[in-house]
Amino acid sequence: MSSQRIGIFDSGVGGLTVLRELYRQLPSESILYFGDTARLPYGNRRMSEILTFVREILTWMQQQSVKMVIMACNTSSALALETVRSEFNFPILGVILPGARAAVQQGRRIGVIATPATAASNAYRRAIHEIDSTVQVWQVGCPAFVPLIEQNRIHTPDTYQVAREYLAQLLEQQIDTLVYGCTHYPHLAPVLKSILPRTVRTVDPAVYVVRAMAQELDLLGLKNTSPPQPTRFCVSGDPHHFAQLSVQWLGCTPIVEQVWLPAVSLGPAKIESLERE
Ligand SMILES: N[C@H](CCC(=O)O)C(=O)O
Repeated sequence: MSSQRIGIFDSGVGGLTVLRELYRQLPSESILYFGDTARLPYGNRRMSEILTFVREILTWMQQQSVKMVIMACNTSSALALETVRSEFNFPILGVILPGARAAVQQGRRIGVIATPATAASNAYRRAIHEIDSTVQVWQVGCPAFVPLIEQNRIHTPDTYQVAREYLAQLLEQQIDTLVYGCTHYPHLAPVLKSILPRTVRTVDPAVYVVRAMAQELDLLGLKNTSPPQPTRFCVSGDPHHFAQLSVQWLGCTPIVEQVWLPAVSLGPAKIESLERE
């Protein structure tokens, strides 16, 4: 039993799709949400930058005494999870493996829409093929989506237009399953579903990472049994913008704090290895 918070983070409002699942599946947990809005989008950045950002966020979350963390960000899960997992003394879950497992259970021709960094990392293809190497996978980087969502331009003709272009590449391959390989994209579900044929099933990894977290909490005896505290929302950028944008998904205006992350000093060996990338 533990009343400590679960930490979840993303570059911006994408993590709210994971938060929604936490509310649904684990309603008695208290949550700390962090959006690195001063530095979004993450999806065009280099691995060394993402690693530094993730280390700063996790160091800050450790200072806030979280009991477990979900990287509610595919880009961080693809580029940084394996490296940072052993650096912290709390369990850290990423979204890619749970998403890949769910996709393999649903289809044999799998399309993944993701940020350019996640698509280029090949993380989904690798994870899917580790489970079943006979499944076919196509990954498409969608650089326009996150800025459109963060600017609250979801239901605009521009968004429909770019969505049609990105999905065309996958529909040509006759996919039967589409993975939302970026936590922002379930916010676009009405747009995407209006373009996809009914036969294509969608996978939202948020559902499955929260399921995995529920099991882990159980296993470690860390479930919260006392009444949960209100979610604490923190961002690195403008708290008002985040609050206004989030209302549509939260159903209420959140209280949002701006916080400053601790600078993480890297040892010489680490700097050297990052420079080699
Ligand atoms: N929502 C994040 C980050 C998107 C971005 O900032 O580019 C992801 O799942 O990849």
